[in-house]
Amino acid sequence: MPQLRSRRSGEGGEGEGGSRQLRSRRTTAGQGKKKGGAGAGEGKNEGGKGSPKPEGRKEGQVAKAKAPPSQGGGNSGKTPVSGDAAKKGAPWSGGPSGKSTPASGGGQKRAAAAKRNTPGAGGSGKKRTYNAGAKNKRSAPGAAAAGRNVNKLERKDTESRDKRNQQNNNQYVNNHKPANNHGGEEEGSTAPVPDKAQVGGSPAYLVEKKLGKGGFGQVYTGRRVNGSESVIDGAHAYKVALKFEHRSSKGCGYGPPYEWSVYSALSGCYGIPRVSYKGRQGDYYIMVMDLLGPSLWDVWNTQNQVMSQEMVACIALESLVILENLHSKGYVHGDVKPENFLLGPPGTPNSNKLYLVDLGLATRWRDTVCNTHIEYDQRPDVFRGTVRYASVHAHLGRNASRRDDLESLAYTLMFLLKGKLPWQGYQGDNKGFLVCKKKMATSAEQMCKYSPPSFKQFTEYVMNLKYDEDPRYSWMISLFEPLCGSALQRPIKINESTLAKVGQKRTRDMLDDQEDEEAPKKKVRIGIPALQWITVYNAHRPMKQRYHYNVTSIRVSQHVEKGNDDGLFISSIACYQELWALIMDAGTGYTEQLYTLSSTFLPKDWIMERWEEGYYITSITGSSVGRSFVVMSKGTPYTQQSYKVSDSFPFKWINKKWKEGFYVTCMGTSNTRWAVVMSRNAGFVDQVVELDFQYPSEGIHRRWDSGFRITSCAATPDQAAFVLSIPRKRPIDETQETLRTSAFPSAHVKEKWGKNLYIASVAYGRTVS
Ligand SMILES: Nc1ncnc2c1ncn2[C@@H]1O[C@H](COP(=O)(O)OP(=O)(O)OP(=O)(O)O)[C@@H](O)[C@H]1O
Repeated sequence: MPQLRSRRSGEGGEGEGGSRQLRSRRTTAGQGKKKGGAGAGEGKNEGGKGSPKPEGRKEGQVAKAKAPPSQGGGNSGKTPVSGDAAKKGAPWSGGPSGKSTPASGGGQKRAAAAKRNTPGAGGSGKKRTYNAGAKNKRSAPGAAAAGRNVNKLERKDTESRDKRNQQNNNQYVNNHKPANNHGGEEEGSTAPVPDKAQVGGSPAYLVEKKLGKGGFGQVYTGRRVNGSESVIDGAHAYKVALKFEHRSSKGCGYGPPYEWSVYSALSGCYGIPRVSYKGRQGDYYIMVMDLLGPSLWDVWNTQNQVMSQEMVACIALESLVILENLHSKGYVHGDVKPENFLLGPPGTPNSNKLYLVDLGLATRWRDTVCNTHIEYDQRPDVFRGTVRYASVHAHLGRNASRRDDLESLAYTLMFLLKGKLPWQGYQGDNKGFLVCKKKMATSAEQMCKYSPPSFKQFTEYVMNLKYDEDPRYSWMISLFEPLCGSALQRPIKINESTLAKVGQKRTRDMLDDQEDEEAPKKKVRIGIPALQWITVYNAHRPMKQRYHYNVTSIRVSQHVEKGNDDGLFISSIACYQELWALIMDAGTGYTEQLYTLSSTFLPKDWIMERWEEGYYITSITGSSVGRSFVVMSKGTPYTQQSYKVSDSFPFKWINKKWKEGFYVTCMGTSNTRWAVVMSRNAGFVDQVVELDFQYPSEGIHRRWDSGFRITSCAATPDQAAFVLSIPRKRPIDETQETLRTSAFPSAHVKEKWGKNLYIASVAYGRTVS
């Protein structure tokens, strides 16, 4: 899926006249064979016009990029860092434990530019829309202030550990009930509803039987005080449904319920019940709507939790017609599930007609003013919908689009057909995460086993829909039509005229489909999780860069010392099977660097001491058994730093720190734990996060299109996270590529060097579901 974007400047070259490229490639072949007895590998690029030197070749030639001069052993005050760790009795491996392993050149001090660059409060970072109003105050407190804050921030980190479970819980707000406007309705539900209702010029209704209660309100039958029993629907209906919402409920915080505006916008929409009147009476907002019958969940339940294939196929077909109509009005429903599909009232001609209710979570996918698709965004801490039926994108906090309703419909249909979904039964704080993980690990094939092929085709299609892709409703409908039985005996009423129209369109769509078959879409969920190396490459003028992988803890110092002596600093690190990978290069701008290998994730005391000395964390990684490798440097532009270790991706914390002017500057993982480092004066003006249970290809491409570039990445065995930023000062050549490989991509790196693309980030973890 290579992608080429607008051309701007010389690919890999300095100056003008070339290309700005963004590419994302994935290779799974076993490239990059491990070398050497210990399986360690390395590679070097000496910066000579980007032409890589073969491995093992002597270095030192054509070193174009200037590295800070080395002063071997110049400063005895900067003691070997890993020695500190060893002193504290933190032997990170069986090897060098207790031995004072010299870190980064054994306390070498780089003479160049000892003063840290603290540019202060420059560039008011405009935040993402959802941070709107939170202006980034950059206080540029300098080293002393940073030191003071260190303690505070470190204490916070300790506290946050205690709150870990709570945080996990918070990540998925409101597991069972829609999250946005729901909750806090107790006052609404405890206050008695009136005996009689009359609003907005409606006739008077006697409030009778309670039909249901949701997160928003309560629904009752209303019977006209005066009127004819023969009128079954519309403004003069004898019996109606009355939806009461207490004025103090969250949904009514600013006046009438949000849902009212959606009902108004969708007035007359096929399959949406008609609202005849609405208004406020006393403490209640009351909506008078067509009275409907049981929900599909009620039907499934009363039929011994079984539903025939014919019935489910009819439901599929009719739901698709309803959703197509609703989507054509610019809305997505946002909470498609069996409980929200209602049949008409029993004993009436509409008793087997399907309706879709509960528009409280409906949002626009199409902008009202410019008629364009709402912009893509992801906020991993926002969840809207119902855990069991929510799409994976909804779990991950992506803006709702049409594909989400369709994915929820696929889950609804399989639930009705099979009586159970593979992710039922999870409990606890982590429920949302576990359900989403299971959804990602379940292919359409696994989910629809033993069902007619149409269900699998439909499910696979909706799972693969892109954020703004136009769904092919007619093609989907055509999948189910043959399973619906003869027109006269269909268990669900199907609007024949809609079907006829769909039939015409379908012919066109099916032709499109034939064309598509020639180039089948890659399945996003194959049900076989895989972990890979993720490498991110940036264009850079020719410079020295080296990589070392499969490095044991004992060997780290050897590589680091050698690199330091040659003017290189560690720019990124990763861990694979308890062996380290490190990238060293001449392009970091650091003036001094220390590192530690620790038995904890992360070594708080060591970090705090280094903070006091004016170092900032520049790279972190952890091993699956909880060890860590932390690199701290001088010469960064940072003025203040904070980090958080968390059992789940700490997006809430990131969001909070964004508002305080911090940006993510590096991330690392240790098994399923995350560590995120955020710094003030990071040189970014905006930042976003892409988090997924696989490589978030679509999200990254969309962010690239909006001018963001990956600036940090990390992955656990479950999830991969990418932080993308807009730099305050844009580089001339913005080329960025990512690569995913099953082995360390040594051969690829050399190819990239040949194009003046250098590793900017490296991680190992989940990329495939
Ligand atoms: N027009 C109607 N006719 C008959 N019953 C209805 C009607 N509308 C809603 N109901 C019943 O009332 C229940 C609650 O309605 P609804 O889902 O609209 O409320 P809500 O507070 O928005 O719920 P949720 O918490 O799911 O958002 C429904 O599950 C359904 O059983």
